[in-house]
Amino acid sequence: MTRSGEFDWISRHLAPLASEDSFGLKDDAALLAVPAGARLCITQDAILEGVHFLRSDPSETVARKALLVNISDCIAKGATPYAYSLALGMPDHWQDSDMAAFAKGLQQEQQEFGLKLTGGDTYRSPDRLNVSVTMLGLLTDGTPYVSRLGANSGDILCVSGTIGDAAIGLKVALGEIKTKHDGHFLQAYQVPLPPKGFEQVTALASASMDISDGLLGDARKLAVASDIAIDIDRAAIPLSPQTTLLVEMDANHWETVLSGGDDYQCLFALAPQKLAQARSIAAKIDVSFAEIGQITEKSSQSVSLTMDGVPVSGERESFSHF
Ligand SMILES: Nc1ncnc2c1ncn2[C@@H]1O[C@H](COP(=O)(O)OP(=O)(O)OP(=O)(O)O)[C@@H](O)[C@H]1O
Ligand SMILES: Cc1ncc(C[n+]2csc(CCOP(=O)(O)O)c2C)c(N)n1
Ligand SMILES: [Mg+2]
Repeated sequence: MTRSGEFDWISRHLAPLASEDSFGLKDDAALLAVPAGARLCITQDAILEGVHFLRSDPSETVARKALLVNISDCIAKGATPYAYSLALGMPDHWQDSDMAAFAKGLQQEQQEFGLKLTGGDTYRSPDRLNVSVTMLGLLTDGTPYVSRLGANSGDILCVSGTIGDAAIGLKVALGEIKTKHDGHFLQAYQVPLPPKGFEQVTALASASMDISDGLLGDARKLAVASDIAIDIDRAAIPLSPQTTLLVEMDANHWETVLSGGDDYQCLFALAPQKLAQARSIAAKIDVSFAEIGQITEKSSQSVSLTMDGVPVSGERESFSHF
């Protein structure tokens, strides 16, 4: 296998993915037009080999994951993923086939979410692949931006999709556990699928965020940011059939499910009077969400996060880099 240079990589693999606003990636920057009255939501998440994905993960799924972890942020904020720029630290061990597979992964999610590539940067990262994406989400005229700061007492805590599959998938990938559904879990880890179109639902929320570090830890972040108390009903947490089977066999897996992270689903607070509308939109776009907890005013007695009425201990409730 041969290895082409940086400019060949850009012109062969990236230029076909770029929009007309990017001058075929032959210029220094891009000029992005936005519909009149629209606002842009800007988010950035980077993924690094050995930290967010494994060297054994295919280049194609790494590219998809780099986009998906940013797409989930846009969706959680009520914004429609629109365009992105890509900073890629390319490792010395990459071959042409890796470049082609990576570009194919980008193309797949671009097509799925109607995204355009505006440009980026490519540099040498001798030992390991490093991918950073800055994503712009479009908030059309009148669409609110939904922060994590606005949850109110009386809101219902909700979560989209299912929780825990990706964190179990990491354990499978590391050979720490063996399950009957290894393929399902590995897929959830390598290609976490945020709820497509769900920005129409999160736009109704009083607060919203994506779950990257783990359900409990991220619920606490939401509680702290909104200065409210959250009680989670563990039995209401939506699990896939595969995860349900696993925790039934061994309840120790709950810890991974609740605090392992990598879910990239939306965690949001909904006023009860918005529930029917949210349910109707979710049904139309065929995305599920579950009501998993109550939000109450914080008092001097209450702590910010409980599960089934019991305070959640701060340690091991979420992934932490440091
Ligand atoms: N290096 C940085 N420079 C500027 N702002 C940063 C930097 N790192 C994080 N932030 C900002 O801090 C806030 C929290 O970011 P953080 O990455 O901790 O959370 P997150 O993106 O919600 O979670 P995750 O990264 O797990 O998806 C965001 O507003 C982010 O833009
Ligand atoms: C090899 C490997 N080890 C551990 C993990 C778990 N992990 C890493 S970062 C992160 C939170 C989101 O990242 P960030 O906060 O940087 O956006 C999680 C849950 C993984 N995905 N791959
Ligand atoms: Mg981040």
